[in-house]
Amino acid sequence: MSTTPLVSIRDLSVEAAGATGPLHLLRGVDIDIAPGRIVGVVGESGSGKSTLASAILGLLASNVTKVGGEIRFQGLDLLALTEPQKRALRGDRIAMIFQDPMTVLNPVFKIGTQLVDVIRRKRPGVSRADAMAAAEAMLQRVGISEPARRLAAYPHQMSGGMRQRVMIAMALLTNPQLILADEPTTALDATVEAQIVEIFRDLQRESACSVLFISHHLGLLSEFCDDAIVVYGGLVVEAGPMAEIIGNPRHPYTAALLGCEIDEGESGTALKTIPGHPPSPSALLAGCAFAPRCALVDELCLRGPVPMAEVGAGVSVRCTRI
Ligand SMILES: Nc1ncnc2c1ncn2[C@@H]1O[C@H](COP(=O)(O)OP(=O)(O)OP(=O)(O)O)[C@@H](O)[C@H]1O
Repeated sequence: MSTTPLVSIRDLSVEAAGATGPLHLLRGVDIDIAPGRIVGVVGESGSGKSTLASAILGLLASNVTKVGGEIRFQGLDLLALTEPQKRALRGDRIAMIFQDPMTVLNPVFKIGTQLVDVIRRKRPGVSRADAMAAAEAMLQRVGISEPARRLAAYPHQMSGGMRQRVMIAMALLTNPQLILADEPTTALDATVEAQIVEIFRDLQRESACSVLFISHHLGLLSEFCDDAIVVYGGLVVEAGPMAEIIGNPRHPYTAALLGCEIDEGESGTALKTIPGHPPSPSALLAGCAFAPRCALVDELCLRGPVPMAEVGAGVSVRCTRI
């Protein structure tokens, strides 16, 4: 596939000031997001997933001291934008969905009022009646029953799952080219999570916009993502079409993540974890970041940084055994 990427990230590194020295939050990340593709970013807690989303949104924390490399969005150099330019991009061409809907919803306004505001920001000339009709149709689309009645409700009158859908409706109403979704189903029970996944499945079928969906749960992502990006210790360690990543994981870390999923399915208990811990962002990596936890480690893994290598079928892997 040779379409021009919607987002092209090259050698992105993010460093923050820590109590005892620099923290390497991202260490030379390369990612392409093609138009209309749903891309799952997976990795354990602390691997750098949210930092990646924040870098794209231009919302990095104030203690970030260095950002290197390049993030291009439709050819636009995102790291060179001014604050007002970044604000204009967010909520217009780039939408965000978070774990907690109340970061986006205003508790003192009715849902209908908030959705109409979003629509009018995008289409200033639209009448209130038309905007209300569009808001109702969008609530219907994200699976909210009795959408006309819900327009008159306040956020606190809705369940957590319903508020999450309203936030997704808000994102979709801006008609964005990219949606960044950071663990939007983590706080929800399995049934509601499955319903939210269904909305993303519809988006995948429509290919209306690209989505970068962050999760620590590879099995969940495999249900609706076209592509997968596996991050570990601030590095991308494997990337490619989801079917390939799930069907034939080449990196031992990807295989370990997948092993956790299989165990979960068999035992029906909470997600199994990989023994050991990811590297601290303060660590300087001498060799492969996963080496201390890898059952297949050998002397070559510790010799120096391991580059990404293309292995065919659209897959790239950062492993000495490839
Ligand atoms: N501004 C910051 N200052 C210091 N450390 C940070 C900062 N932002 C992130 N970190 C640390 O960098 C690492 C990566 O954080 P990040 O939130 O990107 O990971 P994540 O993969 O999204 O984790 P989670 O799944 O828990 O949200 C973590 O160890 C985190 O504690």
